[in-house]
Amino acid sequence: MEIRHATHPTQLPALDTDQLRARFLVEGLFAPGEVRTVYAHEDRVVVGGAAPLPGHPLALETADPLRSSTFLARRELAVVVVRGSGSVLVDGTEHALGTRDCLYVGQGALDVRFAAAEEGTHFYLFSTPSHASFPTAVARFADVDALALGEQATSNVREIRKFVHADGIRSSQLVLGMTTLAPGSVWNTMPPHTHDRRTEAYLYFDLPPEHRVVHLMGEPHATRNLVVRDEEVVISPSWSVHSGAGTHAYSFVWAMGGENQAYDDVEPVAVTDLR
Ligand SMILES: O=C(O)C(=O)C[C@H](O)C(=O)CO
Ligand SMILES: [Zn+2]
Repeated sequence: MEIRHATHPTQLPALDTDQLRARFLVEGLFAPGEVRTVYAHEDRVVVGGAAPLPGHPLALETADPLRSSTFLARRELAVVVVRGSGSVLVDGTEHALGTRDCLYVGQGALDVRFAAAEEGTHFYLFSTPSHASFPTAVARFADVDALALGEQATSNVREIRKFVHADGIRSSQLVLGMTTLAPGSVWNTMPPHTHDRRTEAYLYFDLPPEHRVVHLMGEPHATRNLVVRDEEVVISPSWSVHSGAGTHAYSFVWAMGGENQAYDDVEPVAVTDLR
């Protein structure tokens, strides 16, 4: 488990490109036959990737930084299949998942295993601290209502689906959903926002290998950018905008942890105030 320490916004101007990427961009999460995790001190969120080989399930092991006998002793978890299909076994119960389906696993589950039904299956993991146990539940991409947002004139036609939230799968603090850009649209989250009470992580996926997303981060008056590849994560502290433009359409899993679960508790930023 890799550790990322928290960053004060006044530190940002002094960071060069490599230092900025080392703090906020997570690369190489999906390695065949491995579970990889990164612990960010911002709201203590953990992002991870599990890439089991067919016939060789992988267990979610605890890690020394958690100081707990199981990964979920004091945490909750959401799993999204971003490539392929497979199943997640939670204390012996199998949950079959297709591409873009989501499984929520509540605090206290003892044994979590990821099994691939096909070559190249990738499970994205997002976990937050939890102080109450909620039932394990599945949200299927096809069954979740899509909220249509954006316009062709501003190149941001997209659909937002909320999987784990106050009116969907219940959790202690974790909130998670997925946004899918229409072909020809490139911008997400523009106009942007910050949310002082939550940290957010974006996992970009379904981006062809020869394309990139230019992700804007930083305080609204002093933005920086990260050039992001397919299946990489950007961690956004509460003070940071999080918005991107791709050289191609893409999808992303957005996930948050923090003080509240109110999706619309945001500080909107006018495009004209960005610098
Ligand atoms: O495209 C968008 O706009 C988003 O998906 C925004 C995210 O849902 C978000 O940032 C939630 O805080
Ligand atoms: Zn946000």
